[in-house]
Parts: sequence; structure tokens; C-alpha cells
Amino acid sequence: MKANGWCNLSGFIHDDALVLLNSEANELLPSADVLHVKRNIYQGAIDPSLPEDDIRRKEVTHIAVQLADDQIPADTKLKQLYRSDILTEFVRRVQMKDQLYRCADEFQALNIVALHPGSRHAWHYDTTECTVTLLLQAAEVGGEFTFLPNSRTDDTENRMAVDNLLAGDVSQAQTFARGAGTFTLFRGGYSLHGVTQVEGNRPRISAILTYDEQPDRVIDDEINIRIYGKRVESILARRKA
Ligand SMILES: O=C(O)CCC(=O)C(=O)O
Ligand SMILES: [Fe+2]
Repeated sequence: MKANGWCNLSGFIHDDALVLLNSEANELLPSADVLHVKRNIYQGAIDPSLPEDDIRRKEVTHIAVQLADDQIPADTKLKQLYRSDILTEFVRRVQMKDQLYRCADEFQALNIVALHPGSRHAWHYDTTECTVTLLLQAAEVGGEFTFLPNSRTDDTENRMAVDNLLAGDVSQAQTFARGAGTFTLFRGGYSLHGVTQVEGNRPRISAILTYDEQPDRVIDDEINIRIYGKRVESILARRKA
């Protein structure tokens, strides 16, 4: 974690427990929305000094079948795992934070994401410093997590490496072989990353566990509507009415 900004813990979930978590996800996913989110690699904040035609301004539509936190019942094993203080404390220690809390946002806290054959997760930075994922079901082929370690800091970006990567030269990127049950922590806010195209006959399913250094962090309605679409828009509108 210190040297590369990532940490991959394979076999973190025992095989028998993994079967339960994966079947919960597969039972819930038919009720999930297909999200279409248009974004650039920075997910919004483009460096204004970039030329108009710079590849880093380019918007790509990200497509995923995704369950938000409010769609994952409290009695599922997956939510119980996420809500475990032992796990939160473990994540805090790996991330070397003085304080770390589960995200308080009703939609973003815990998500289940299915990438179906033919889809990928385009290169991007996360809007939070550190991201935690649990792979529940690996793709048959492809669907690999790829990562350009420490490609930016708070002050600067390794533009040469990022430009080469976006132009298709993946020689600087690291790719991890991850089996289902692998728990991965990475500094996604500082390292450009994505998931290669999923191939074969089944979706790649992962859980995204979100944490924050603030105990009460919620996300702006506008951002949640942009990510989660009509369903969340109508929940929020009904509440206001
Ligand atoms: O699914 C993964 O392994 C990575 C997901 C990711 O980058 C994200 O949700 O921001
Ligand atoms: Fe990400």
C-alpha cells in the first residue's frame, strides 16, 4: 500500500462464505438499474489548462448494472460484512488513517456492480482517495483490474504516462490476476485505473465499499442523480414534496 498505492488480498473471503455472498448478489441484481454515466477520466474536474482537443477531456459513457446501497437489504451477509466494525477498523489500518468511517451516503456507501460481457470500466480517477472492492464473481475471460500506480499527486500529474496509456500503450499499467473473494484496496484518487473488457458468458460482479475520514459524509443530490439516474431522482423529488 505504501509503495504502490494498492494492496490485493486474495482469498480474503472463505470459499463457503463467498458462495453465499455471490448468490445474494445474483439474486438482487435482476432488480438493478442499468446505469449510463458520461464522464472524463477526472469524473468532472478537468484541468482548465488542457487544450480543447486534449484526450483527457474526452467523455466516455460508462455502462454498468448497479445496485446502490439502499437496494441492498440490511440482513444480507454482504451488508453485514460492510457494516462490521472489525472490517472498518482493518481498512483504516491498511489505509493508515487516524480515523475512518463507513460512508454515510444512503446511495453510495455499499454498491454491487455487474459488468456484463462486452462492457468495461474506462480509465478514470476516483473522486475519493481510497477505494475498496471485493470481487464476488470473476469474468470467465478479461474483466481485469488495471492500474497506473501513483499517476498523479495533489499538485501534478504524470502526463506522459497518462497520455501514453490513453493512446493505447498499456506497458506502464499493472494488471492484477484476482480471483473471486479477493479484497482490494487502492488509492484510486491518485492512480488512473479501469477494468478491461469482460468476455465470456457471465458478468463480473464486484462490491464497492466506500469509506470516509468524515463520519457523516453524504454526497450532493445532483451527483447522486447523475450517477444513479431516474430512480434516485424520483426518491429525492418525492421526499422534497
Ligand atoms: O471493479 C473494480 O475492480 C474497480 C471499480 C472502480 O474502479 C470504481 O468503482 O471506481
Ligand atoms: Fe474507480
